[in-house]
Amino acid sequence: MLPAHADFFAGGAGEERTLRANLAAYDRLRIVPRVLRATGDRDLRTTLFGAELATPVLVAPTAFHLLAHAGGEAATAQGAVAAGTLMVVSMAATQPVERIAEAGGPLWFQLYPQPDPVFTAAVVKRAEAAGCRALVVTVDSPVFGRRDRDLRNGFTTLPAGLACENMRDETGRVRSIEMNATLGWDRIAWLRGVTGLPIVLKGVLHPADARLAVEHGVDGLIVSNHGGRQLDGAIASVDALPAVAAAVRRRIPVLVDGGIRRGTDVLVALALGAEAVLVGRPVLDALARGGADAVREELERLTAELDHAMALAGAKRPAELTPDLVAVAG
Ligand SMILES: Cc1cc2nc3c(=O)[nH]c(=O)nc-3n(C[C@H](O)[C@H](O)[C@H](O)COP(=O)(O)O)c2cc1C
Ligand SMILES: CCCCCCCCCCC(=O)C(=O)O
Repeated sequence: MLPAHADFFAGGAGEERTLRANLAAYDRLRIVPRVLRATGDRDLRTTLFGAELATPVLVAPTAFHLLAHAGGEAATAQGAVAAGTLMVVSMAATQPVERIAEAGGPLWFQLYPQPDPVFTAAVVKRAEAAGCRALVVTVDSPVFGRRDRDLRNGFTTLPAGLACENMRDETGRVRSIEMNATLGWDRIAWLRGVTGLPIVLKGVLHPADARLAVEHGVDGLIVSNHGGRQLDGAIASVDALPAVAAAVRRRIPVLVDGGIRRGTDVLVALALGAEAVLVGRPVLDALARGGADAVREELERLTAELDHAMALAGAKRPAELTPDLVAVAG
């Protein structure tokens, strides 16, 4: 992979404080295991919006998979399906959603609502028609993050032949993805009128926004700081999770992403109130290393580690993971 592309995948915004904080937060949190819980075999099955998954570890939406591997997003989706989970297709995918959907498993579609509502609605309808089962609306990006590595590398365009294939309009032209600083809650209500799919907001960190999301009829939340790629200095996502979960009070599913690298991290996130987690860079690294098979192996590794950690912590099912199982290291 070209160094500039590797930097795009690995990097974060500014000083990369939030990127590091996402990882450091899991280093600080310790598991307080229960004993004599007779868990037997663990049961990691997780149901989200009607899709039964083998694991609570999902694939986060990430851009430009053809920069990582010739199989592109379709290979990532194949790996996710083989691991019994689902992938969230990025609006910045480099293959058409219809091609990615050929993998056959459940997919969700991630949307940056565009200033042009007619085009935005057309993208949503296209994702629906391709079989996507939920719409993940990214709300942490009113403007694009300042990513110092990309600025240094001058990474501003995709190589010839690659494009955001789901940004093609009815004339066949590929539109640029525009970040949209005019978005407000009214646009979520508007989206509700466009689609019957569950709407999941990605990028919520403040409990007041979580409460507003529930009041606006949103169906799910992803606690996320975009993997440290947007607001540098933002709170680590797992540190924001308990307050968001408390505000939501189980009325809608809460998911979390950012910095999850081991099954024990998944356990901590589930214990602090997440129903599932998403992983970004670990999947991209696997894709670059070995395509669909490596993506499957990576997701299976995280799931096997979670299973093992649950046995040692005394939990048979994710629902048995509760906040009392987590302590902050002294
Ligand atoms: C290379 C890259 C591209 C990303 N592209 C998108 C995107 O298109 N849409 C989006 O909502 N989030 C995007 N994200 C953020 C991820 O969905 C996710 O929030 C983040 O990667 C989680 O952190 P992790 O990489 O530590 O697992 C991207 C992240 C990376 C690393
Ligand atoms: C090739 C130059 C970059 C053009 C930006 C398009 C938007 C992609 C957004 C992907 C994303 O969310 C991310 O974190 O990166």
